[in-house]
Amino acid sequence: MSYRITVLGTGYLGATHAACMAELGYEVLGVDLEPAKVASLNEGHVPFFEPELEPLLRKHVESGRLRFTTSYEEAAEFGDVHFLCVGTPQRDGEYAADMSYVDSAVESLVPLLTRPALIVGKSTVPVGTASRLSDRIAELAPPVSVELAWSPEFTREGLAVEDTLRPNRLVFGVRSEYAEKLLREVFAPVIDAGSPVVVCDYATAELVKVGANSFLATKISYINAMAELCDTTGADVTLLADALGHDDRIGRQFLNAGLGYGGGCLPKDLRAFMARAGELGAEEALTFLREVDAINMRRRQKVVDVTADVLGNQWIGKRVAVLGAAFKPNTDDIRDSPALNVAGRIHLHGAAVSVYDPKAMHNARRSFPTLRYAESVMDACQGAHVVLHLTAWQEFRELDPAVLAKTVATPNVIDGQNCLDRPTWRRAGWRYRGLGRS
Ligand SMILES: NC(=O)C1=CN([C@@H]2O[C@H](COP(=O)(O)OP(=O)(O)OC[C@H]3O[C@@H](n4cnc5c(N)ncnc54)[C@H](O)[C@@H]3O)[C@@H](O)[C@H]2O)C=CC1
Ligand SMILES: O=C(O)[C@H]1O[C@H](OP(=O)(O)OP(=O)(O)OC[C@H]2O[C@@H](n3ccc(=O)[nH]c3=O)[C@H](O)[C@@H]2O)[C@H](O)[C@@H](O)[C@@H]1O
Repeated sequence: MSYRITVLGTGYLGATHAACMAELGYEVLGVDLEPAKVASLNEGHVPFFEPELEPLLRKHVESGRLRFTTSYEEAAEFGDVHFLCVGTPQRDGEYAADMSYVDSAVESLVPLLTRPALIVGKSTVPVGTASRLSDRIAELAPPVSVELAWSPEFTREGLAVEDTLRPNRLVFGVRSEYAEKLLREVFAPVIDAGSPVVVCDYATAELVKVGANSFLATKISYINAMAELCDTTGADVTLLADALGHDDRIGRQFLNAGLGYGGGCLPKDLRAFMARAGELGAEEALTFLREVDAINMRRRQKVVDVTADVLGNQWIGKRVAVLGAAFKPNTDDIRDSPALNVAGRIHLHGAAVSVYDPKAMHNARRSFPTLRYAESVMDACQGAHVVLHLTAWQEFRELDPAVLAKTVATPNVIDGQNCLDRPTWRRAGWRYRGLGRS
């Protein structure tokens, strides 16, 4: 059966989801409140960097299968299935998630519906949200049957197209067989290709999502706690992670110690989860996540401390090259970027900081306008007293340290991602410092 699909909110998640739904063969209408974003997407141009997305989006915009609008009237008239992909950022000065975008999308859509519809939540939300929204939909009393399902999204930025088309699982939080059947039909090409489906209630679906992100964050903080011990004992955290990871029950993924996690999801989801547990009177169950967060935030200060040590505790008159601004490689996303956080702290100490990133310069300039931005790695490193490797882009991993050594004032490198080839850098004359591997 061919459904017409809308995607409400066309940021990192929604734009990718819209293009991938078109790839699965559906007619898709993306809705966003930002006219400039909508105009750009309608021209086949993705207003952010996500590998593989732009050609896919352009193909379907050109074929007429995919278009974008700012109009909820159009969306209500067009869609059978409406995917909610708006943001749920951390509220200013609080741990809890800001639910105003999700609420407003539902309030805008539901009263306008004139054809039966399934609304499918994909945004990451506090447990209990789907139930609350379902009640609200009933209160809004649309003239047609409108149901809600919750199907959280697990895509990673940088791999979003692959993850959306071939997810490692689909989770359908539903209240009726009708909703399950419809979702199974919509995702039939994905299910037929082998992705497993977990069908459950709303609360379980919501908890799977925050549970997954909290688990990943915990794994990273665990190895970073080990890095702290490695620093005090002279052990090597990378070898430790390799050895731990050989145990299939543990696994090597997400055991890379370094600067810690950042981004638009892990940090805020962990905090929103703790806030929600508190509201539910279950705060105690998640107190360990406070420590996960605290370990993670210590990583940023650790890099500043190691830099101070390398510079002999002299900031004034010192040049610091920062390689990386994105929160991780293969994205231009700088939300809660550990690299920019470190760059900002060092700048405040009075050193001259020069930042370079292959894709995130535009976003970084907008959010941290007082930092200096370089045109290239060489430009950033010109006359530097220390080079900080803070985002693990392939371009940085492939640098020739012998060439770079000729550009800097003093060959000091701090590998915040523990992935430069230490022997090669040392052979080229660099004083190399990793994190948890001295
Ligand atoms: N970025 C990612 O890879 C993933 C994100 N998520 C979750 O998906 C949600 C969205 O995240 P991102 O796409 O990263 O955020 P984003 O900030 O990039 O995109 C949100 C979009 O929603 C639009 N918007 C806000 N209110 C709207 C409304 N009432 N109607 C229509 N559009 C509206 C904004 O203009 C923006 O374009 C969050 O809950 C996030 O936690 C989940 C998995 C992966
Ligand atoms: O909810 C979300 O939005 C998404 O959040 C994360 O995806 P993402 O934020 O794109 O990035 P990750 O690849 O998970 O990396 C997160 C952070 O952890 C860091 N990290 C990752 C792995 C590791 O071993 N060590 C480590 O420090 C990365 O550098 C990055 O800063 C999850 O991996 C996705 O499954 C989820 O859908």
